[in-house]
Amino acid sequence: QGIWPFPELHLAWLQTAPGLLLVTLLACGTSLWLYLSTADADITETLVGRGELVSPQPRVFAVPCSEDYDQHKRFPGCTPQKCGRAVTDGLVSREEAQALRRLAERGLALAGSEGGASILDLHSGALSMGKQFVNIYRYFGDQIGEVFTQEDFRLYRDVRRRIQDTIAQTFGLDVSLLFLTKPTFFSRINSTEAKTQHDEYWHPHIDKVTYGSFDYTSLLYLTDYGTDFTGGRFIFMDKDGNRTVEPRAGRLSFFSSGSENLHRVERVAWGTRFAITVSFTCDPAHAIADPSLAAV
Ligand SMILES: O=C(O)CCC(=O)C(=O)O
Ligand SMILES: [Fe+2]
Repeated sequence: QGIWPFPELHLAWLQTAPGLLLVTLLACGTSLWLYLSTADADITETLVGRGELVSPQPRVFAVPCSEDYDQHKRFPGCTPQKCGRAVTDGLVSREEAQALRRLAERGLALAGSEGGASILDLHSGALSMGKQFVNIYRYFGDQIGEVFTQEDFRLYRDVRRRIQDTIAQTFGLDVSLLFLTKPTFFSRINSTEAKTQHDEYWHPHIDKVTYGSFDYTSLLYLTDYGTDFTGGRFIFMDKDGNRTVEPRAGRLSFFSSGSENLHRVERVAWGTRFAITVSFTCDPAHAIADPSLAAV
């Protein structure tokens, strides 16, 4: 008498040849299903893999511009005329990425989404909390000065300036005509089931359509694909197939924000993925300021 509740069922048949075959098939089928349900099988090309180091110059992939920019006011010297994507590992060090990740961890520890995707926006103060958002500057008041240091904000501002310079250089823009815009935010993604639409980060989208003011999007990764998390690759969805960028701490990926760069994030299967979306506009009416602790 064990815990098996059906004494009349004997498992001896499993040790026969057809039984072993069936068990093997079931095991293979389960593994295949697990693999297919967590990984995207439709990757046609990896633009930059996790083990590569692209430095000092960005690796640039040109893409013809979409017509999206025609539907908006044009700003000569800034509005994309050359479109494309680029990746560099030479702009932000692993140590800086680590410091930014710690900053995000401390901020997100104050609350966080119930589902798998949380954001922290130091500009507006928006922080995921349960199924909603709070304003950290209002909600936590002076205590915020105990969570973030002046040094955190200095690093954040410095990194965003370097990103802006690199985008201007790569796309041949006048850097003074390019402005930081909203939303610019930290994201933390894990494999927890989505509880609201805000947690559904994996949908294909066009940043210029989703966010309106974006002309150039940049993504600074703060953790490593493959060791800190699995899944979570960035995927450009081109007509002739998918092209991916594998996140790596300190890796900057940037691209023109129109429909020439339709993209999505593969679902995170395991672990935690940290990134910052840093967005830029050519329209000074949509410019936002750097965050600072002095404003608290
Ligand atoms: O985190 C990423 O790799 C992409 C995020 C994204 O697509 C966005 O913030 O619009
Ligand atoms: Fe996006």
